[in-house]
Amino acid sequence: EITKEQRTLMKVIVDAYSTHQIPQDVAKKLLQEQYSADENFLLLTEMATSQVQVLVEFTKNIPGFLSLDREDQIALLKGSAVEAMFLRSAQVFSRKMPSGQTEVLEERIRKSGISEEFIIPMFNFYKSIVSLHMVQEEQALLTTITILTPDRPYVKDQQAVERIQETMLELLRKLCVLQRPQEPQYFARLLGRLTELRTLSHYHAEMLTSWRTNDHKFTPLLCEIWDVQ
Ligand SMILES: O=C(O)c1ccc2nc(N3C[C@H]4CCC[C@@H](C3)[C@@H]4OCc3c(-c4c(Cl)cccc4Cl)noc3C3CC3)sc2c1
Repeated sequence: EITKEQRTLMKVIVDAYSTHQIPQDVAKKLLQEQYSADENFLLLTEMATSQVQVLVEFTKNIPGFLSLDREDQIALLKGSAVEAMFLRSAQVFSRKMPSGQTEVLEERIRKSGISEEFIIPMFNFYKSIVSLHMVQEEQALLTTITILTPDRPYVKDQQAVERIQETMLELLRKLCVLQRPQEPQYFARLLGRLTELRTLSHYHAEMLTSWRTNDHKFTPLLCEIWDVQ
């Protein structure tokens, strides 16, 4: 059964998740700006930068995160940013935007200088997330669990991270059992997505390198979070 404090924890996380979103004027640009590989890259850069800011604000609201060692907080954010952004943007593909933003976003990603070998696993992942039909509680918790992965590079006190992550895993497990009594494997399937995210994270590092060799510029925030330039 879900305890009272688990319900409170759930509410804090879901409220933070729904509060911190990409500003609509940024998201709307998807539909407005010109189409060219360079324009698409610039727009994706702007959106990724905005998404990182949203991610940092969300992370600060995860109960217990701010009590971690400061350097570990940075290490967790840097290590999970790409994965959290994949999860977050997967929701865009899940909710079939009325204004066709989904198709436009897909088109701009496909035409932004990313090589086909990364595009295929990327959109397979998006499809696999959409097919899970996650509710917002599951999306918010799965993103939280990804951020609180103890074995990111340079994390010193992995135990402290593990303790918070375990609380979130237990809550997500209970939620899955309650939401989908007829699908006992659903919780395991959600966690399986996190494994796929790690693979995408490696592909992403190569995407960055290939963009850089084609002299693409990133914003200071993206350079900092992804250790580029
Ligand atoms: O809430 C909405 O309405 C909404 C609409 C569109 C939208 N697009 C979003 N994106 C677009 C892009 C794809 C998903 C993650 C990033 C944010 C953004 O990342 C682009 C990106 C990525 C990236 C890609 Cl292409 C796919 C998945 C994850 C990442 Cl980080 N890597 O580098 C870059 C920049 C070019 C430097 S969030 C969002 C919210």
